[in-house]
Amino acid sequence: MGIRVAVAGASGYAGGELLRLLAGHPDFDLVAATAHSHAGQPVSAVHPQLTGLGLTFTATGPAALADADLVFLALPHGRSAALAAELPDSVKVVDLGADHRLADPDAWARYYDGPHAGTWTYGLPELPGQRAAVAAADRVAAAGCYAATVTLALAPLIAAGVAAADDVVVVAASGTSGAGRTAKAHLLGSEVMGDLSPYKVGAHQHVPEIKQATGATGLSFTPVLAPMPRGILATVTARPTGPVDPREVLAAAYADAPFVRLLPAGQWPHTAATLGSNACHLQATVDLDTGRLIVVSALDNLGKGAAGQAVQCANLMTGLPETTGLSPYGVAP
Ligand SMILES: NC(=O)C1=CN([C@@H]2O[C@H](COP(=O)(O)OP(=O)(O)OC[C@H]3O[C@@H](n4cnc5c(N)ncnc54)[C@H](OP(=O)(O)O)[C@@H]3O)[C@@H](O)[C@H]2O)C=CC1
Ligand SMILES: CC(=O)N[C@@H](CCC(=O)OP(=O)(O)O)C(=O)O
Repeated sequence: MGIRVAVAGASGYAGGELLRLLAGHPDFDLVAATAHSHAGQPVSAVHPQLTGLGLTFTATGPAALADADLVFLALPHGRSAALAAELPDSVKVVDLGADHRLADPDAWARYYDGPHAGTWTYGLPELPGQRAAVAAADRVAAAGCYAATVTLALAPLIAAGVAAADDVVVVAASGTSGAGRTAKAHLLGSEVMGDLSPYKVGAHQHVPEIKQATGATGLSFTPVLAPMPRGILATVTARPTGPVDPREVLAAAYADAPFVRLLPAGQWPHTAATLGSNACHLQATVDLDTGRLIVVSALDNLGKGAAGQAVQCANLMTGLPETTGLSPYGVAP
């Protein structure tokens, strides 16, 4: 018998990717998959890519999760905190949502609705000291998708003192699955196909999360909706504090990180190369014209940006090697 795990919100995009990863995980036994409006339906009716899994969605609530040693929450903001509060302390929890990521209640109030639910251990194991912190935690708030993409690119440069913390500019494009599975007019194929559109300009909710995780004090972030189902590509630029090769800093920071890959010089990250994987690809250079540091970062928002990240954290929390059941290799073309 392995470690018993359950997914709440398994009918969503992040939940579906969790089910796929857990079905191939050698040490986790999936004992429950819950849903809201889809409760009672077979998993394969919502996720045809999981045909043969043989599970039916039960209604989300503490009773449906009672047999699990560890619960993944892939629920809308606000719902995670409410459900987590009803789970016994003996159950380990990984929340894929934002409810418990921010330490500063004022930052929470500025970007989210509802009361601040308190802070859990931040689930991005590649940050200094965070692998051990996650391994010791019973409650982990996995990093957000854009936040993971940007933080992996930026944190080592600020930590090493080679990038000015007060002058960071990020433009990042995301596939539409980042917005979840709920039907919305601006996510219709006829709206998205053939289009690139900025949104939440100057006001995205991942700004405080990225600042908290990287130590950045001034961050301008522009997200862009891209006509593809999944993937995030972030271009991060920062003012250097002196002459530096950013590649050397990133190579040192991630020498022992199994999922963060600094690409060979001259090769640039692109989303398709990370799809289906738990990898984050990085490349860096110094801008010939302005001298700014440029780091480009790509990952799968449903992989290292959500479900893969959550499984990596769960592995650590249960004493398993962090790579168990996860692949750094993508699906291409
Ligand atoms: N998509 C992504 O790339 C990423 C998502 N996340 C986070 O993961 C979480 C899930 O996101 P995502 O999968 O995209 O969202 P989806 O909209 O695709 O799925 C939401 C899930 O929550 C359920 N649900 C909806 N309303 C309620 C409710 N009132 N009470 C209980 N359950 C409800 C849905 O059930 P049903 O369908 O049956 O109604 C579904 O299972 C969010 O917190 C999101 O921020 C984090 C990183 C990346
Ligand atoms: C394309 C798109 O709309 N993306 C969403 C990503 C939100 C998300 O997934 O939230 P967390 O990662 O914080 O859980 C957005 O920009 O709000």
